[in-house]
Amino acid sequence: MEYLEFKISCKEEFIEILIAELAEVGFDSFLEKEDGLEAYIQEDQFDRVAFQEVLDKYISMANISVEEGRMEKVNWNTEWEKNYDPIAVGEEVYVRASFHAPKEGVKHEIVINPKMSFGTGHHATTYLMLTHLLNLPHHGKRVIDIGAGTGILAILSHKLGAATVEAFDIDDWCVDNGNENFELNGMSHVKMGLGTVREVNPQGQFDIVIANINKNVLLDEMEVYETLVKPGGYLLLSGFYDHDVIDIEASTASFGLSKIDQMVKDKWCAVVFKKK
Ligand SMILES: C[S@@+](CC[C@H](N)C(=O)[O-])C[C@H]1O[C@@H](n2cnc3c(N)ncnc32)[C@H](O)[C@@H]1O
Repeated sequence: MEYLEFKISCKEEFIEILIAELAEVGFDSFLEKEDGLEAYIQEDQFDRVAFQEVLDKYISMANISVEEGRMEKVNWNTEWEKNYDPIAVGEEVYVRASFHAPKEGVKHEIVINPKMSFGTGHHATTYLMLTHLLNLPHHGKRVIDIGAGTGILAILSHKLGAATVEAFDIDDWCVDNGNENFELNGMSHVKMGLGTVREVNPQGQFDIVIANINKNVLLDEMEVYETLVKPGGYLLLSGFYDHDVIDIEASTASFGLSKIDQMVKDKWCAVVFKKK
């Protein structure tokens, strides 16, 4: 799989919004830098017009300049070692890579070697979803993670005592990486699947349904998520801004899902719904 690499210099306050908008047009990995970001996309997913439209929206206000390259074979561990620090989520969760030293006394240590996949806890949406998961009853429950990325959310559910965890993603790079991370976290019995929720067609209903993707995908797939949640179960959604929560909530209204919790970080939002 060939990747294109874009080194984008911009004003610091535009980094988050550029990441969000580039993710919408297919970019799947980002490294934040002091003077901008690096963004990566599989060559066969790249739509130059859509990319340029995103840049054009911000080019003058954000003072953007772009350098384009193609990925050579990269040692991702070395790259991530340079760019990825361990992160604590509250008092109980500590996310680190296998090249970091373990931390004593942490209740839930998660080992993630992210490579090209999204999901280390550094992005606000992942952080918020991890925090919501900590507040939900897991023991003996059935959990599904849609758009699992590195598998980080599925891994926390497993560590919190879920009886079964299923996970899938549309990106085959994430699937490989997720499976690697499942092994690192004692979950080699779980295999990440490839595809959208309609393609994977999960069987039965779940106590906890997780989807941290983006607003458009969530709105499109909401009718499927709803059928996957057991009565009395939970639907956790993120990947949208706090000003979009109104649209997300409206799309769930006819399904007997009520919002019971909402958290915001860096303008990103994560919501928990409960099914009647
Ligand atoms: C924002 S990342 C979240 C990753 C991880 N769950 C986390 O919370 O950090 C979204 C992930 O969803 C995947 N994705 C995008 N559209 C999808 C779809 N329709 N179905 C399944 N996965 C999708 C992307 O490949 C990406 O890995």
